[in-house]
Amino acid sequence: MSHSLPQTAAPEAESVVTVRGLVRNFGNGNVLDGLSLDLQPGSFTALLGRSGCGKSTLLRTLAKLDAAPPGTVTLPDEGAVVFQEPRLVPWMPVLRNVTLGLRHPDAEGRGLAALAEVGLSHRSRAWPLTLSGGEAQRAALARALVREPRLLLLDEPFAALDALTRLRMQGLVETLWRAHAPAILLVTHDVDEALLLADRALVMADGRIAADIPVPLARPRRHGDPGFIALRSRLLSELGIDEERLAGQEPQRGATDSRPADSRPAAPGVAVGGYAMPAGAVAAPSH
Ligand SMILES: Nc1ncnc2c1ncn2[C@@H]1O[C@H](COP(=O)(O)OP(=O)(O)OP(=O)(O)O)[C@@H](O)[C@H]1O
Repeated sequence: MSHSLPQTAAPEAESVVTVRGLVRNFGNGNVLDGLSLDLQPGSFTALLGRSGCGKSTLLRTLAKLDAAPPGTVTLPDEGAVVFQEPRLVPWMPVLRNVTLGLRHPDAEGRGLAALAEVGLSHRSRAWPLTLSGGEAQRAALARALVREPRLLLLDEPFAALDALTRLRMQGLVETLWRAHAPAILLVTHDVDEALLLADRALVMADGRIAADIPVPLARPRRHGDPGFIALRSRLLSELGIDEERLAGQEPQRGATDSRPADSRPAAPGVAVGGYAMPAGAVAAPSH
């Protein structure tokens, strides 16, 4: 593993996000320990790492939900975030949820356009509690989209969805990314998801970016392509996953697991193709 890798990407004038030496401590050691990061406009980056390594802590800072020490983080004004749970206000119809807080003379028109883009026009007047899990996440995506963000943060947005809905949502996010070109930072536990969607995969460890791996694969991407397989091996290795043990335990490719993520076997924080890793496939922590 490349723990000695330098912190990620040299600064570029055009970065939409710049983080320098970010430290975050909750009283029990540094969760973020001098982390540095640059994201370029329109880039699609996946962020992986063991459970508890600080991915969501970083994301919360980039979402301006947690304050950062002065001078450590530069962010665009236009940012949006989608979480694992859709976080819709239950007493407001879908369209109102999408336009909530939007200052625009034609907020409703823009909200309807965003709902159309995610295929949810017919549910604009529905109450959030009547939506399916996938519909609710699409509404959350529309709420993010309507703000035309330069930075879109996705914190495991597909993790609670069944396998088929997850695939559809991944396709939708890729389509929206192509159409609107925000810089996307996707936190995921799923190595295949990272490689299907992102052009760059970051692995967090020890409170920093421990590996910064370009994903120069043509789209649409396929699991079986040699380049995909090679990058998958590299990422698993960076994450400390024993691929040989994994090969004996992973479900057959193409099978679907319709159970929600939280009912699958306990995982140490990494999955492949939507499947949680069996604990035995994970090497002893070396971070
Ligand atoms: N508000 C908080 N107060 C105290 N500790 C916190 C707080 N937020 C996060 N932590 C701790 O910081 C560490 C990193 O948490 P974080 O949620 O960022 O990890 P993660 O990589 O996103 O994990 P997972 O993949 O399991 O979601 C954990 O040990 C967590 O308990």
